[in-house]
Amino acid sequence: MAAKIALTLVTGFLGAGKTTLINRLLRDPALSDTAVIVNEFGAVGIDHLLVEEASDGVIELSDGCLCCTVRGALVDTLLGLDERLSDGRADALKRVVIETTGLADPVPVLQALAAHPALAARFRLDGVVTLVDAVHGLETLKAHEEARHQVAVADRLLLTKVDMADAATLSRLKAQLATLAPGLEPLIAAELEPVAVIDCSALDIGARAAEAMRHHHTHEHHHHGHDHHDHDHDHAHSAAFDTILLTHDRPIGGAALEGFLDLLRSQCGAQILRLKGLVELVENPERPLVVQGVRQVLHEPRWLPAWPDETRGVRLVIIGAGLDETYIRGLFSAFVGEARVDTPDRAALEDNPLAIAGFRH
Ligand SMILES: Nc1nc2c(ncn2[C@@H]2O[C@H](COP(=O)(O)OP(=O)(O)OP(=O)(O)O)[C@@H](O)[C@H]2O)c(=O)[nH]1
Repeated sequence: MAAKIALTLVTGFLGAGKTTLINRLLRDPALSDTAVIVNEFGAVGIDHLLVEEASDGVIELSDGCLCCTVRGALVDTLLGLDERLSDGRADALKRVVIETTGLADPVPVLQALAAHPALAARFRLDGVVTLVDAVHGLETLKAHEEARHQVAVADRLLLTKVDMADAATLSRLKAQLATLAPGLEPLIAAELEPVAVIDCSALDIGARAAEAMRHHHTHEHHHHGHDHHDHDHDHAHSAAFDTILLTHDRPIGGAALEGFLDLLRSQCGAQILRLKGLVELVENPERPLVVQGVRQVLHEPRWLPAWPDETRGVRLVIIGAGLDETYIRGLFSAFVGEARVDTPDRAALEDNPLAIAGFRH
């Protein structure tokens, strides 16, 4: 079977520089096997006029915002693309880049992409590239939850308009980004080769996980008692998301992984913005399994050809708002077989996860 087509979501608030980036991608000969789907908002398709070479490989989705009304249209477009590929009516594609509207929350878009079985069979999520305007970014992040979600779920953070921002604003913005997406180093969009922007998901997981853990230790006090519900936009820390890193230094069985992910999704799915990880499975320890999820849905796991570094075992990063860390850590321990005082074992959890008194608090 043909290799799956990689999907990259390009997000960023209004005016962040998405179209500028996409134009650079389209001009790069190294990306001639890439199609771009542009989602325009409103009746007038301004975006597609701005995307140069629009006739080749640019597909428009109009009349609505990708995260609301056009999710179905996106799914249909991707399926249509796949049909044309199967018929031999389109050249073989390696990648699809989807530009969301500035107001789009990427979380429901990722959900829609993951939840469709036919899409999952032909496409794989590469990752989320989020652009942040260095001049207006701070203001935007403070005012709009969608913008904070865009940063929290990013695999790549790209700063635009750095040439227009003063040093103080830039360093305040970087501090805010480090709170929203710990461990994710923001890169300067203008300095990158377009090809470096994509293919971003799997290899960064290890680095991000390690950084998230360091951040967690340094900022541990922030995780106690702050308002997880994120209503108070004036308070800097209220904008933070929870990042939980789960590690295990040995391979785990496929059934244990499945059991853990099933319970995690059913119990905590509403709070999970994104879940990513590399897993060493007992059944195939030579290759890492990449796991990605959003809310209650999992993207189809896939095998990487080789381990990116020396680290083996399990590294899972869970990003969310209002996550119950004690519960999640207890659940993970139960499935990977680490006995912990006062937590039920895996057999009890699988029998009836809800009936265990005192476990879910
Ligand atoms: N100086 C400077 N200007 C930039 C940079 N990136 C983008 N711009 C400018 O910012 C403006 C908005 O850029 P777009 O690429 O249209 O932004 P967008 O995210 O597609 O905007 P929407 O479609 O409204 O969401 C344009 O005038 C760009 O030329 C940058 O790195 N530096």
